[in-house]
Amino acid sequence: MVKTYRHESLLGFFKGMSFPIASIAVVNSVLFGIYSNTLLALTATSHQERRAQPPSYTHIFIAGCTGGFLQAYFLAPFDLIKVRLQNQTEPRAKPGSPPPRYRGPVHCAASIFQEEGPRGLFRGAWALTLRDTPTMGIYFITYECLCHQSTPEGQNPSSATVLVAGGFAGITSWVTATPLDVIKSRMQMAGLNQRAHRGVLDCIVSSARQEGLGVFFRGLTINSARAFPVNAVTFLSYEYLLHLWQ
Ligand SMILES: CN(C)C(=N)NCCC[C@H](N)C(=O)O
Repeated sequence: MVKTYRHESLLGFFKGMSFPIASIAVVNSVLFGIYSNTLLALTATSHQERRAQPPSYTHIFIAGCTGGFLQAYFLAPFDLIKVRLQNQTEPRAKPGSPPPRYRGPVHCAASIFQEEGPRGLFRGAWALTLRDTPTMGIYFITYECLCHQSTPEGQNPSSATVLVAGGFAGITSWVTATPLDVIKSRMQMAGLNQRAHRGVLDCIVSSARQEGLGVFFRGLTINSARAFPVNAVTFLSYEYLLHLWQ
């Protein structure tokens, strides 16, 4: 934090923020929409009926994985642009200094498209899919399990329960996702560094060889600290909106 502040001032902490904000509504509606509809197809019970007839954890896991798998393709280009902008760590432009490589998210998207082709926008998408498919299953299982344990039979969970269960679901999924998150970010940066990885496995092996196993847990603390409030609010909004519209 100190380094970022010294190098790039307060603005450095908000780098690459506009694209995630633009994408988060789309990505979360794809995720929660697919999760809910897969569960409906598997159990033939609506969201309201699920309190009285809770689905099995296997069904919750399958529905979560399906949501994670499909949302990864919506997320991939937005996530790539965020990673590229966040890794652009030149100090703030001073008069006479060369301009940064990417002037903003739209310029970044256009440059990747021109320099790396349309497929370049999906760089790292495979690693992202591998990261999100199982961890979204874990995400929804943790949430449903914690809600189930702290709510009397047949009742809706309280707001406090939803916040705590959502927060812990976020932490659990990020703890399990961080190793592949590291690999995904490296693959997304590879197009820029001219450092080609032959694939996900090659990136895993070369990262472990060069930097040791600790490399797979980089960013774990900050990911987990971020995950609690973000996912507490995500699940509270989800439950509240479903309640409002049903
Ligand atoms: C890769 N992982 C761990 C997840 N996608 N986990 C679920 C949380 C997703 C949420 N939008 C967030 O950004 O925390």
